[in-house]
Amino acid sequence: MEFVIIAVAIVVVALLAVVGLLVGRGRRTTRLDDDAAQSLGRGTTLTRPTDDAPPAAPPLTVPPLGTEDVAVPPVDLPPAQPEPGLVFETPPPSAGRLVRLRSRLARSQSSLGRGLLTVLSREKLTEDDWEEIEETLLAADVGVAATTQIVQRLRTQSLVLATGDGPALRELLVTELTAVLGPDLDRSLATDHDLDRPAVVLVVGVNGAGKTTTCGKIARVLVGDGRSVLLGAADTFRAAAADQLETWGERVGVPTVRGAEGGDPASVAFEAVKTGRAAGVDAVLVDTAGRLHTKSGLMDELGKVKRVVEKQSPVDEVLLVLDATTGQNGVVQARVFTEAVAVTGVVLTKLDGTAKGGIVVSVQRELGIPVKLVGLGEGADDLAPFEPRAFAEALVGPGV
Ligand SMILES: Nc1nc2c(ncn2[C@@H]2O[C@H](COP(=O)(O)OP(=O)(O)OP(=O)(O)O)[C@@H](O)[C@H]2O)c(=O)[nH]1
Repeated sequence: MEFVIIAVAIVVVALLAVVGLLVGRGRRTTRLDDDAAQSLGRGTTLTRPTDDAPPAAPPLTVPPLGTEDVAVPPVDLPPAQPEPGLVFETPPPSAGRLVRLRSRLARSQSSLGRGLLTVLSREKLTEDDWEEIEETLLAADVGVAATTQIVQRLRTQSLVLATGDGPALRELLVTELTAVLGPDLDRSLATDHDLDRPAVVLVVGVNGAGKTTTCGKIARVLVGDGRSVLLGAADTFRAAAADQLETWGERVGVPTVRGAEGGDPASVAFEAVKTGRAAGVDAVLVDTAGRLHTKSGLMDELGKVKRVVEKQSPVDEVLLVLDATTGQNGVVQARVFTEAVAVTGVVLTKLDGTAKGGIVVSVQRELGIPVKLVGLGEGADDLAPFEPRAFAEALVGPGV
């Protein structure tokens, strides 16, 4: 009997132990959830996967740099996939774009052209009139040296013109503005030439200048001109920037190489150029993160991106994107960027949003770098090659 009682007691103790263990486990799980809930406020992500949660997408990463390995096996690059139900767009070719966008430019700059023509057509120009002309040019950010040149030449030439001759005065003004816009500068893009490898373009500038948009627009211009393109999203600071670039590419069937958020931008740029070479595309456009020209560490990083890419291929073009609405500060930015990387051309964006179209003159004069493209709106095809004469025509407008 005693034996039976001891056996029953052992079974009861064992059962209690098992129940205790199970209850304890359940509590730990609950505490984990509580911790997770609390930790959300502290920015930690401690979540329990549920059966119905979609599997996490594998991170898109670019493998570590293998800069010594520059042999490029050929790859067959699949075009970017458009969103379901969408077909690739066929952008218009670049030729004649500035003429098509002229009305937009003329609208934003009308005060400059109209102001100058109104004064010039006065019966007899006094010193005050010439001062007014000077002020109008300076207010449009043409810069002191170019303003002086324009005014001097206008003074000499207007003497031989009969005042009131509107069309002749207009022509005179267009000619003088064209002269200060550097009509002889080489504004061709590296992507215009046929190379036996992809033309490599690096797009740089401060935050929000319009780099990603410009990359997307250039890709469209090239596709419209029948060229094959690959995009490199070396802006690894902002995942949204890479998404934005990829979307631009998807619309016209251009693939994008991107890296993990916070990854090494030089590595992504290198990989993009390597992939582009292997696929035999005509151009690789590399978008970089916006950086303040005052942060030397970020400027050094830009130099590194270029040097690393150069282990794979020469960089044919470094385009500095400047927001025209920032006025003379754009010139200051540009100077610092040119010290970090050899800038070969300027893209002046948002000219549709400022009356200071003369900034084109200041940028070119002070930096000796040609403005190659101008952004005239947020629309996909609102980017045009810069043509001095067409630009001057738009600045002056149709005449008074
Ligand atoms: N009106 C106008 N807006 C423009 C033009 N170019 C770009 N933008 C706008 O400027 C804003 C910034 O453009 P992004 O391309 O994102 O600039 P970003 O330099 O890549 O920015 P970060 O990556 O943050 O440095 C967007 O809203 C664009 O639509 C232009 O020519 N005209």
